[in-house]
Amino acid sequence: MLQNKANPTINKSTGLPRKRFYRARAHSNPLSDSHFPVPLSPSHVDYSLHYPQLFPSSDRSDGSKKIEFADIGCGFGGLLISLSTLFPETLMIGMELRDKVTEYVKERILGLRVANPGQYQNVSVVRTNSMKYIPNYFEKGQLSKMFFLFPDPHFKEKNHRRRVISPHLLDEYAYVLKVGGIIYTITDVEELGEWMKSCLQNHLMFEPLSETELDADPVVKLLSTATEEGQKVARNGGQTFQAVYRRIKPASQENS
Ligand SMILES: C[S@@+](CC[C@H](N)C(=O)[O-])C[C@H]1O[C@@H](n2cnc3c(N)ncnc32)[C@H](O)[C@@H]1O
Repeated sequence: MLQNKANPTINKSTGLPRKRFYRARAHSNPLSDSHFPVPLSPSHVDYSLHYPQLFPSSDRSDGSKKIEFADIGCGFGGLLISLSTLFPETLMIGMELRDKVTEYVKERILGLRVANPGQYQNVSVVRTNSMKYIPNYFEKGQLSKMFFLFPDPHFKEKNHRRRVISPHLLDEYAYVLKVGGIIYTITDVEELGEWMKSCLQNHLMFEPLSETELDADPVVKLLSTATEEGQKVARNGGQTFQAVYRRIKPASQENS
């Protein structure tokens, strides 16, 4: 375990996992998996049983407080780590398809908790296919923030259906986001940036944040550099394209 000095996967001085032991294929096909157990739908979940597993050291692990932030395709977890201390009272979860990468994030969070008692209690990660199971994890209107940072681009047109932002998936995200909740997206692939922006722009339940709102939001400042992918893009001097949209109640539903 983390404290075991003989464990070569853990950096002895920092207590954090060494990334080279958690390498995984760069891309997975999110449409071809058949090996995930189907999570229970929220209406059947006993939060008092599940939350202690996700947030074992949190004083809110009894399920009385629900997860509010979801980082979709969280990769090695850099954003979650930054958000965890920026929003210490908010429960947040990373959803990641690749098993070794998920294990890395679990070990990373655990190592940080051990090194900084009292911190990082509010963050967790699950291995899952978010494209299939988002509505099984969250209730209607549960989330206040969803993150899609540097998602896999799936360049070929025939593979666009593997993208984590699409008109159909936005219906699901609109369902689990509360009115006023925010979707943050960023990529270094211009065509994907345009795709995500146009999906959001054309969806009835989302509107863009104004420049003033973007400037005032501390989370926006994290988007380009908090994650491992973002840091790689920044090191290489790459350009980034972001789209940040708010979940709204469409005018047609104003009175309902
Ligand atoms: C290019 S990486 C970016 C990771 C991280 N957001 C970052 O900025 O460093 C995209 C990540 O999304 C994950 N992913 C792709 N499709 C997914 C899905 N359907 N459900 C969960 N994770 C997924 C991949 O395994 C990969 O770790």
